[in-house]
Amino acid sequence: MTQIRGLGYLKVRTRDLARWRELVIDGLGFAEGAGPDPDGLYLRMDERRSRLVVLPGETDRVLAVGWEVRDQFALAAVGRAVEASGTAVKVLSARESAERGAEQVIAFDDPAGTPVEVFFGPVLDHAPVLTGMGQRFVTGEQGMGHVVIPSTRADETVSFYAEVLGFLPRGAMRVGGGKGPRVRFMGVNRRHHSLAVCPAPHGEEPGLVHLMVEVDGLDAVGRALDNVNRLGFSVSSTLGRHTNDKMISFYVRAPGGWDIEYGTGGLLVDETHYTAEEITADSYWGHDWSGSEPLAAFTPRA
Ligand SMILES: Cc1ccc(O)c(O)c1CC[C@@H]1C(=O)CC[C@]2(C)C(=O)CC[C@@H]12
Ligand SMILES: [Fe+2]
Repeated sequence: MTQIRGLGYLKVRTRDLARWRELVIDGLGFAEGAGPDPDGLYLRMDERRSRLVVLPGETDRVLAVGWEVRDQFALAAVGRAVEASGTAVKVLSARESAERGAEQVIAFDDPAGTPVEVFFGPVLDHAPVLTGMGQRFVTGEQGMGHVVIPSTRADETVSFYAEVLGFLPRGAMRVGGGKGPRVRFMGVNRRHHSLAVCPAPHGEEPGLVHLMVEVDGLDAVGRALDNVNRLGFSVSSTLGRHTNDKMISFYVRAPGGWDIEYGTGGLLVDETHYTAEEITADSYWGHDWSGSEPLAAFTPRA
């Protein structure tokens, strides 16, 4: 049994905070919150102080993928498991943890080089969450959404999440027209996947393939799609319906070279019956990727 309850937060750095703000607030209807860095962008989806943090800087990179555990005892157990696997764990100070809106945070890198944080005791903000389209983000017991991470060592990365952190395999799909390596989906709650590991050819600065957030209706997805088109963002994939988690979503390119997937209607997995299946198409319909700009994680730097 995993100690991890869900994806808790994501923190990124960008060279173009203004464009990020347009994307997530004007386009996708996140609610603006506040946090310790007066220049930072703190995005609310629910009663948490913030779920998505975007900080200004000289490079575009992922600063932390934050996973939530139940309490201090679960956090200690995760820390021991990661240490026992031979991965160095940093216990953040009370000040650093408070900056992240948690009572206690530990940090380490996964085998893909992703900066991972595990935390308990998220700080709440009880002010109403005024989203841009009046939509509700689907979080709660399903966590904030899912992330897909690129890895030059995909098998090792999957083993780490499964055997050290206790993530459950939730199926796979072969890329490259069904002949290439497998993207592997993994879950920690009833959301079909909270994490996927995508084989990548190059080891670049910590990046993502995408972050997925879910909303409570198709109208919000359609309105967000209208918004990002009107604002001139590159739509990496058209609207479509996935075969594994049954979600209807589109993908939009964020500054930094990876996507935000925005969807609705995700499947709720029942673990008493679930077995990990291999899908042979990413979607029943739609999800035309032909207009997608290359992902930063798949593009070697000059
Ligand atoms: C196949 C699939 C099921 C559920 C998801 O939430 C989901 O994001 C995907 C797509 C995974 C994957 C990706 O994100 C990067 C680009 C990929 C490799 C493709 O070109 C097809 C499948 C895509
Ligand atoms: Fe996804």
